[in-house]
Amino acid sequence: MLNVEGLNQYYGGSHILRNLSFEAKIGEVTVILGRNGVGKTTLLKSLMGVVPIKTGSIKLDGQEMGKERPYERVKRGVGYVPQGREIFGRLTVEDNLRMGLAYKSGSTPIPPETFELFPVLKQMINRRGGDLSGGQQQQLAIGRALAAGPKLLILDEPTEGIQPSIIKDIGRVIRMLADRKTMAIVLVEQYYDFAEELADQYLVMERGEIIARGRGSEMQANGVRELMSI
Ligand SMILES: Nc1ncnc2c1ncn2[C@@H]1O[C@H](COP(=O)(O)OP(=O)(O)OP(=O)(O)O)[C@@H](O)[C@H]1O
Repeated sequence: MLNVEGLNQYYGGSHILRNLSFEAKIGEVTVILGRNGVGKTTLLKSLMGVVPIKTGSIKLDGQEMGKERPYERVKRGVGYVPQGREIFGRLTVEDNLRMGLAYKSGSTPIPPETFELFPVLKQMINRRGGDLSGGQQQQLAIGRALAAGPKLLILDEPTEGIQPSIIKDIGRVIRMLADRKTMAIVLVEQYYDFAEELADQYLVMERGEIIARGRGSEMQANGVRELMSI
């Protein structure tokens, strides 16, 4: 579904992503782990087209999208939940969700399922995004990314700064979305237990390279937790 081949990315003279290759399959959660500054966010931004790639290929359903602009990738079916959520604090919850539908016709409704997945968004529909708690904002950011019905959902550290009960809710939603087998999910995460619970496949990054990979069920046996704490 998502095929990344030989991806290289630079900030000025710094070589940030080094020849990355991996596949993310439909119905699976692909977890990307690694310590601060190894290039995880840069990888997701490259997948989304927020930063241009230098060389390499990014294919969705066999079609190259590595040179496309972010909005074109959204149209193709990529949903993005950025680090820090980036919701619009002055807009209402409803308008934030509508942002996820921006490229569709004005009459396209917010999918009712959004409120089944995240009932709190229904309760808060007329509140401003900035009035929501961190966890509620994260749910809003995921709802916004899901609004257009993506085939690939990319999440950048959705547990960051969020209380445990909401982390559980978010984990349940991610698992449920993967199990429907309609989308591939790529999740960057530093919270090891959350990552291990959700991973069908894992990749560990170190200084812009993938240094370990395998099936989620093998993470413990392969010492991934220890790898993260070295
Ligand atoms: N806009 C930028 N310009 C120059 N260097 C950058 C820029 N953004 C990130 N970097 C550098 O690129 C490297 C990778 O950063 P990146 O944010 O992708 O790492 P990360 O693994 O996501 O870390 P974190 O978990 O802290 O978000 C770091 O050395 C960082 O300092």
